Amino acid sequence: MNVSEGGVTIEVSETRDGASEGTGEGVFFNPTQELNRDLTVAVLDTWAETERDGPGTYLDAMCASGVRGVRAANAGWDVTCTDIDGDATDLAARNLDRNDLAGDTERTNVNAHLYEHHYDVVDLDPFGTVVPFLDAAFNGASELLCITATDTAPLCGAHFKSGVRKYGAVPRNTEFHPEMGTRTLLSASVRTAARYDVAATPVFTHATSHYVRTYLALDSGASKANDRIDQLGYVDWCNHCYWRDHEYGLIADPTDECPHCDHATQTAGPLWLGPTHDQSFAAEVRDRVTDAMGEATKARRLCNRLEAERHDPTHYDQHELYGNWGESAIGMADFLDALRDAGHPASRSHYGGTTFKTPASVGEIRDAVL
Ligand SMILES: C[S@@+](CC[C@H](N)C(=O)[O-])C[C@H]1O[C@@H](n2cnc3c(N)ncnc32)[C@H](O)[C@@H]1O
Ligand SMILES: [Zn+2]
Repeated sequence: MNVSEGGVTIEVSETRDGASEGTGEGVFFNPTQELNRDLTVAVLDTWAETERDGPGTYLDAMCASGVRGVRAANAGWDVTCTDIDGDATDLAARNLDRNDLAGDTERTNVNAHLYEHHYDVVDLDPFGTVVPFLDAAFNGASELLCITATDTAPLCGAHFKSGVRKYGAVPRNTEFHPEMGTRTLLSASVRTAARYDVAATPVFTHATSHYVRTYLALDSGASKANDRIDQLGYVDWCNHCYWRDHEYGLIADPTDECPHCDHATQTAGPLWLGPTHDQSFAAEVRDRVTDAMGEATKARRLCNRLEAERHDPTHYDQHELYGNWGESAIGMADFLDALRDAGHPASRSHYGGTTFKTPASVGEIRDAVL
């Protein structure tokens, strides 16, 4: 069957959603990732215009149907599509041809490929964890590394032991789980990059439905890599009252007892505690979302949210807090006004419709809004 999105038409053998990835016979194609792909093109356009003099080389490392590579080629990038599955690279080649676009395709294990080839931008989109591909990717990518991670259960601590094994960190299953997953992924990525004296800086990141998508700007240099390591640390969290605090450093110094309600706390980390996105970059991305994109409305809304989102290392969910207090939630606008009127900076966050960020403690929030 043929699928059209973002100005290209591609042949796909079947459509599968994220939950069924890794299963089935044909080459994988997930129509629900269109938002992810629309934003990829907008990020690539932004990168080409603000960080370099036009498009460069782009590796669609796990190309499957080649849809990402085809869309990147359509945006002017010099594209290579690789996949370990020859049916996938054959399909990607046909899909480039059918859109009259140039591009290389190669059946290969991308881990081997990335030690012998370099690209300005590398895009990783594996089934399951991205960890087995990170070392090679930081060797083969020179400017930007794009990662889609769909293994959200290990990342956010719902599959605790798997998360510990894969990410070399302790993720906790909190009520801000999409951000826990995001910061666990970023922690492992930043630490892997630093091993090669590469500083990885997230410029655009979103946790959407069942995946985390991040774009890491890459800089060479030991001291810059040290600066990124300095942005790792730990989050202490109380599952009774949702109090939380964070501390920078690789040596944990946990607060055992919640200062707000005296219950035992849990500690997660090392997590990335720095910004997960650059607000002005998010605005540039929004301005490059085009009406030809099928998910333009959602993409622009997400960028607007990111442009305004504060960088506190964790978010709260207003409904979770009110539920915990045994009170009825109020409208988000009124809620944020009450918080700001009490002197606490606050923003919405992209993690959910009732989520917000503030440096205020859970006690200060309660005093401000009840
Ligand atoms: C989730 S799919 C990619 C989807 C595609 N990027 C898209 O946007 O539709 C994962 C792909 O990774 C490929 N793959 C798995 N291990 C690989 C490896 N070591 N090297 C290259 N490709 C690999 C699989 O064959 C599969 O086609
Ligand atoms: Zn507590």
